[in-house]
Amino acid sequence: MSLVDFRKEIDLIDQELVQLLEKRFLIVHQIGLLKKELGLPVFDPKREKEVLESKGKLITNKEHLAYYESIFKLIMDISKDMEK
Ligand SMILES: C=C(O[C@@H]1C=C(C(=O)O)C=C[C@H]1O)C(=O)O
Repeated sequence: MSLVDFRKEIDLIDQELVQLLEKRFLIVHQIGLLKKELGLPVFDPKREKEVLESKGKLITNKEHLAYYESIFKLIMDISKDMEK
């Protein structure tokens, strides 16, 4: 495959990522409103640990685990910001 072909594939994957992130952030916003209503804190360390562990199990190439963890930590940090 050529560089152009590979980049076309990446563009399609990125498009899906954006759509999925938009979906996630919409739900995060709802969670933020609910937490405000219930007087719950934005940060839930137990849940974040569960998110990281469950996603860790899905990763086929365990050598990439640290990269996924960084990505999910960043997504969760941004999510917490969006909840505020
Ligand atoms: C979205 C939530 O709020 C925060 C963000 C999380 C996330 O992005 O997955 C998880 C836990 C919380 O720290 C939640 O509590 O589910």
